[in-house]
Amino acid sequence: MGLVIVLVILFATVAGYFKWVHTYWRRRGLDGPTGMPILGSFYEISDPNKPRAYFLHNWTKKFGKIFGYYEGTVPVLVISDLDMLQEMFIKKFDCFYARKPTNTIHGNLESTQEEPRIHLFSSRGARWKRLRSLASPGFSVKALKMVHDVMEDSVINMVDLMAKHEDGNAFNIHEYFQEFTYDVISRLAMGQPNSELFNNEGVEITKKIFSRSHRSVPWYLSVLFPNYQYYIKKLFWNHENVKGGNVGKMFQFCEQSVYNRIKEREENARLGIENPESDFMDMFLNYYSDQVEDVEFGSQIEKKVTAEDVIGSCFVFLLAGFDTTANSLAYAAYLLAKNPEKMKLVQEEIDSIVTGGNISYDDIGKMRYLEAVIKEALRLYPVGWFACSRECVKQTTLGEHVIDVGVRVEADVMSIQRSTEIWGPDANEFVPERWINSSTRHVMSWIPFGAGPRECVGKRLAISEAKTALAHVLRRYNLVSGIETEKELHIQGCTTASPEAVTLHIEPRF
Ligand code: HEM
Repeated sequence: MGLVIVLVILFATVAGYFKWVHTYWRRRGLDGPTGMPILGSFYEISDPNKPRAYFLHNWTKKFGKIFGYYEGTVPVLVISDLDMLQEMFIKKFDCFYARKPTNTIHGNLESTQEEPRIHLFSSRGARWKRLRSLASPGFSVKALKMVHDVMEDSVINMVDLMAKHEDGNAFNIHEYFQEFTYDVISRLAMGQPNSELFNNEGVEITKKIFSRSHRSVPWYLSVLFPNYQYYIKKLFWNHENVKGGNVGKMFQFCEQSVYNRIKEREENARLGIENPESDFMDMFLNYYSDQVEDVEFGSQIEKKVTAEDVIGSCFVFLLAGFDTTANSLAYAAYLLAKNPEKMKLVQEEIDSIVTGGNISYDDIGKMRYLEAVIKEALRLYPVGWFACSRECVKQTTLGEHVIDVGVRVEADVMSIQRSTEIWGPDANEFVPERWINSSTRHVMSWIPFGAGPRECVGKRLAISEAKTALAHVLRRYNLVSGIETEKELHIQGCTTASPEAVTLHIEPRF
């Protein structure tokens, strides 16, 4: 009897605690979805078949431009008020320099010692600042001009391989874009020497990382006990839904490439040969050091990287650069096939600029309408919305709301980018023209690459890569929608928003 009473009291205390945790937003005068007991809305938003962006969008319609929900025990604030977002991403960056850890289970994201491979995307504080300052030059115009030939070589191979669909049968063009972006980023970040389109087992492994489900024990534990994530990750590291498939193999490949490159560079230095700077690995290894110690955010940073830093960074470039860009290309291709009159305008622009067989970096820069198409595709289908988030690291305010340390904040990118208030009555339509001679808009009204000092470091590379790919495809083919083409795209994924397939026909232009 005594034991039963103890158990009842224990259960009531635990249940009472979780219930109290879920009153956090109400106590601050904010509305939002109630969710399930204990898990809050985590189960709902971790549906691998429906990106969280769509839940946020629906909740915004119901609760307005600012509301809160619970990811397990963690209170999450969702904002689509542009001024408040500007405050968070830009003006008060010192209070929000950390990104909300949505797609990873990690422990101490600030410490170099405990988790030596925490990369640019997940790192915080001084470590983030150091890695960012080392990575940024790799995405300058000068650097992009340098890698243009590699990128174009992969595009040309992709378009040549597409030729087998000239028979008129419909095919999933998204697969081609995935092969292409994987090829480019493997050549730029992983030390892959040549183009390996449709010959690279890494594509399937990486796709699994993006399609893994978050509905499993380690993820539930990590949202219920966020302070113990480091141990949860250690305990469940081999769990399919934590690692995301055969990721160990990819790390091994990356590790090997980095250590081989270090050896090569040391040998060059010994022989007095200048080391080349041909890819991201070289760019980082110019600052190679055995040991680096990050102290605190705001302190002097040392321009140094360890081998573990380089492995982490190259790997994250692979992840960040592969799926996002392939998805954006797939959405743009879909929209163009559905709007042949807009496709014709892109083709006229390409034909008026390109004279020879190749398309140079400068040619790409002149294609303003094509750029408008890509921006418009990213407006209607923001693929990396999950990353447009922050965690509060110093108590502050946003608008009139006090934000406590540890509160996570997400921008509702979908609601902003499809808002008729911002974009007008045709907000849900594909209108690239709105980008040509566009009137000035609020700086937060288009944020597919995030905003502020932590904005996507690969933005320029992504846009130039997407333009180069579409310019080559559209110079040679019309993209045609047929009966097999999806009426509505089925968009899925717990991290990026990925179309299940984009089924089109190609028709040779000449
Ligand atoms: C269309 C393609 C892409 C989209 C839509 C996209 C989107 C994003 C978004 C929304 C963020 C978060 C920004 C923020 O928090 O303010 C981000 C961060 C990041 N992206 Fe991209 N991205 C794309 C391509 C790339 C490419 C090609 C690379 C690298 C090769 C890359 C590397 C990164 C990295 C390293 C970060 C973390 C930056 C930091 O925390 O300092 N991305 N991206």
